[in-house]
Amino acid sequence: MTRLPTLEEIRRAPKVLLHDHLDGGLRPETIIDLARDCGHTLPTYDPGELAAWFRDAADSGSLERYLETFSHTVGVMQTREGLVRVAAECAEDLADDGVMYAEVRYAPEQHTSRGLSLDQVVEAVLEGFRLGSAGPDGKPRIRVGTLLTAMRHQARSMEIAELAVRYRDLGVVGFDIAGAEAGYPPTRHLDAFEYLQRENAHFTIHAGEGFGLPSIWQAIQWCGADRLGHGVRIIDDITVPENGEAKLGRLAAYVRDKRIPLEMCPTSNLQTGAAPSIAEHPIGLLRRLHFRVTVNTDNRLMSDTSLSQEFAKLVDAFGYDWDDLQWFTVNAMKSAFIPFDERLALINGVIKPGYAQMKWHA
Ligand SMILES: O=c1[nH]cnc2c1ncn2[C@@H]1O[C@H](CO)[C@@H](O)[C@H]1O
Ligand SMILES: [Zn+2]
Repeated sequence: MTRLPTLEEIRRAPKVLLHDHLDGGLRPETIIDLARDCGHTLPTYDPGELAAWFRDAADSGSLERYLETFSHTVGVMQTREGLVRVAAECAEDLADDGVMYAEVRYAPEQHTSRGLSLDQVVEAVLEGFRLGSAGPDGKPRIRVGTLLTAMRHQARSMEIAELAVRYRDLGVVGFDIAGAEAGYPPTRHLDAFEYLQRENAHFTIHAGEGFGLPSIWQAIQWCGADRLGHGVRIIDDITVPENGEAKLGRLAAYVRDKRIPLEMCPTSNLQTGAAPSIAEHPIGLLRRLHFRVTVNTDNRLMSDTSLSQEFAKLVDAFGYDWDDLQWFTVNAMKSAFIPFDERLALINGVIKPGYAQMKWHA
């Protein structure tokens, strides 16, 4: 039997990350520095204790309570300097983990409480990603695209969609909606999605995480989402009889037939109660059934994780080998919001040779 990939090896393999929140991935030391600068009160000022506080508070079993922890990250991301620093460190941390292409999202409307305009917020984050992506030789170590998120309980999605279109040639590659799902169906924001479709723009929607199939159905069939954030509850439309073949309902069949990418975030799903354990996470079944599954971090701080660690947990639970990890990575690259020729160049020029090398050494 061949040896399974180790965490150290996974760190060295080229990886693609489509679902990562900027305000869910701050370094604890940075939160403390920024909180001292702006007078924001934290539960503790010790970096180790603060990291543990975020992980434990997010381990709540409910999406709503999980989201409460963001008041301490969003609270310190209200100035240009703070946003530039957080974005630069995000790009550095992802590159250090071997991520070569990432789409990082955040909600501009949450960063204007100290007077920044939406445009100033977007420009600060783009500048941070530019600075943090550069290696010591000045060449980029990672490519970071931005997704602009609108909060689903608010009413600013049209404004944020227009912002995403305005900055689409400057590093913003798409749009998203996030926040508590139950009670806030995506169709509340239909005008924004219809506008984006008319503009030939790309968007993903958090759906099927804190709420079930109706949310996924609306996201795809009413709103026209290109991808699904999480989408784990799609398994409610699949039955697996003992010793029998899995049977897909019409919605699950549609998602698989149309190759709609699922941005799965295993550890985050355990914390919010969307899945009971990694071993029982729907990703195992969905991968077997050849849905277009991708692996993501969601919030590295709250989940105390990295993309390499998410992969390592899946290797541990499902026995995935380098072919599986390459499959997830190619799926993610195929599903990215950058142009087709650029995705193809990264698949053939970076991912395939990178995994061939990992397999050669295994
Ligand atoms: O898994 C999630 N589901 C829904 N909303 C989320 C999740 N993670 C983060 N956010 C929300 O997205 C905002 C912008 O980044 C965050 O402030 C948080 O409220
Ligand atoms: Zn998310």
